[in-house]
Amino acid sequence: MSATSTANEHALPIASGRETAKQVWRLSRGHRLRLATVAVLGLVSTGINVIPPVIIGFLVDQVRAGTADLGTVLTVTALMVLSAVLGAAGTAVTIVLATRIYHTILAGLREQLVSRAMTLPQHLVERAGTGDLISRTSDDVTAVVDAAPAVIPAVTVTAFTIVVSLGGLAALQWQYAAAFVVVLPVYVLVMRWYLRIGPRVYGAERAAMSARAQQILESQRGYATVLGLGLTDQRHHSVMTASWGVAVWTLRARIVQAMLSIRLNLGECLSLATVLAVGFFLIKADASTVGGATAATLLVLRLLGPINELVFVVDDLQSALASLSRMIGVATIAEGPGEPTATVDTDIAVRLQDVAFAYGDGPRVFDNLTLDIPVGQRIAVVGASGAGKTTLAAVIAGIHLPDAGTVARPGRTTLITQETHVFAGTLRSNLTLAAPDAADHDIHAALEATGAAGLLDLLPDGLDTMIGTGGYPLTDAQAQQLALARLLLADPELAILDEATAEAGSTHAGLLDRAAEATLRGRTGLVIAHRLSQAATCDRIVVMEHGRIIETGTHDELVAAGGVYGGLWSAWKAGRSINNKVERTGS
Ligand SMILES: Nc1ncnc2c1ncn2[C@@H]1O[C@H](COP(=O)(O)OP(=O)(O)OP(=O)(O)O)[C@@H](O)[C@H]1O
Repeated sequence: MSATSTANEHALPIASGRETAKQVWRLSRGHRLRLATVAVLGLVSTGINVIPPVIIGFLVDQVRAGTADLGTVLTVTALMVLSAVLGAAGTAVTIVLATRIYHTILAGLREQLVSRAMTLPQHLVERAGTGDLISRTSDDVTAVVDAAPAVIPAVTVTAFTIVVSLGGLAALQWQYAAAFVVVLPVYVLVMRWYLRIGPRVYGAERAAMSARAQQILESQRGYATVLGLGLTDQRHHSVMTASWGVAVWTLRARIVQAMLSIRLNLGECLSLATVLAVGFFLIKADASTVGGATAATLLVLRLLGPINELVFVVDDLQSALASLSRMIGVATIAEGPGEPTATVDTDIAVRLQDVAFAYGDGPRVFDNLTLDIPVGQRIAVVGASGAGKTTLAAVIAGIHLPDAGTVARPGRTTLITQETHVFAGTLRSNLTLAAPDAADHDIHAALEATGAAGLLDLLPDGLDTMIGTGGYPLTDAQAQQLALARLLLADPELAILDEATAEAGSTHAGLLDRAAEATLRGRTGLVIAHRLSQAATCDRIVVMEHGRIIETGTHDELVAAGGVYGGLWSAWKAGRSINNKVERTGS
């Protein structure tokens, strides 16, 4: 996808004008017949709107010739009323239909945007700043939706009015049409000036909004750190600077708008003066009647309204287009070369071949890492802190893309980490997030399997109890059980548990281990094991050290080999017996 760069070199891509037009055209598939209908209806309606100026001109000539009687006036009046009613009704229907098509196309784009945003590799989002993505899925969508009421009528009415009015002027006398065509370049120059300045200013305004969103988000997320380190003033200053950036660019945008008004007034004066002058000379040369000149002037006046309106909403249009290209930029991010592919070998669930990965410009966490996980096997990854276990899990899950090598994994892969989020909503909605069609008995079974069935007795409204922010508070262990039950309902082919049960206190450890065990049953599993007791139950254990796989085998094989795992196991057993003794003494 062609994309233009922005101030932040890592910002998510922005679609070029061509790419935006191509995508919109693609999204309009299925609506093209309706678009053609709108075009025909629009032309007919604006065509009807040309009638009043022409018949006023006719009336002027009749009055001047002294042939106008009451009948003429009544006929002209009736015709004007009829054409006004029909023209207005037709224009209204055109605008409604155009708006509906616009919103349908927009809904398609929004869907595409959200689904791509949800599957974007985390490294892309992190490098660009989460604020960038949030701003595109919120501010930009709002800008595009809010532009509809002003932009759609202006664009549709102006386009049709220019075509039809120029035809009407030419029908009266070609010189009238020529007079207006001569002035049109003034508008073209105004537009060009505006298009040169507008996108830059609006793009900068949006970028400033993204930066502000990022600053606010970081201040909120890191609130505890900010307080702990006494950084309140510094964060406040950062948010203020970012907000000031928005204010400055918003002000610049309004100044550009004011300068636009001045240029438009000039264009209006020129248009009217030119058509009146042409009318004057045509009448003098007996080439036009006063009625003809009146009709031409009224037609030009009628044209000026929509043109001014269009130029005035060009800023909304620009703003919407800037947002649209940012939305399309995200929606059409192609799957990167390093993104995981589906495994082709039916016996192998996960295949890592010569995989290398580094965080940004940092040192490689691993290099040339190769690993196969057969279908249905449960693998435990163990190793000292910093060995690269979490990174490996994230690379297999597709959250981080490898810098080299390939990753193949099943299409339905789920990763659960220690940080499980409880969404604000009912317990049911939290559980069925990844399995919207799950019936209540499936939900009960999942809760039962993960040892969380008792939770239902505690909750006042059972599955309909509100949990998450502002709702019934869940303990960390309950949140973790919920995440495991959610995974069971999602029923993935590959489940990755990254120390998903690590933080549980000793009372909950066994419970969560059993929940994890139930979750992994009957599917391929990868467990980043914190407790070696969990690793011991897996089919195979992979021991990592400094990003390398140094040992692999079953628990018994590795213990018998007396290598690194053997040592870890002895230390773990000794630590556990000491802990048990301490607990017994304490109790
Ligand atoms: N977001 C990050 N940015 C930069 N470096 C990172 C990031 N996360 C991890 N690392 C580094 O990558 C290396 C591997 O870390 P990783 O978390 O994968 O190890 P781990 O074996 O899971 O450790 P732990 O058991 O402590 O979670 C470490 O050197 C770590 O400092």
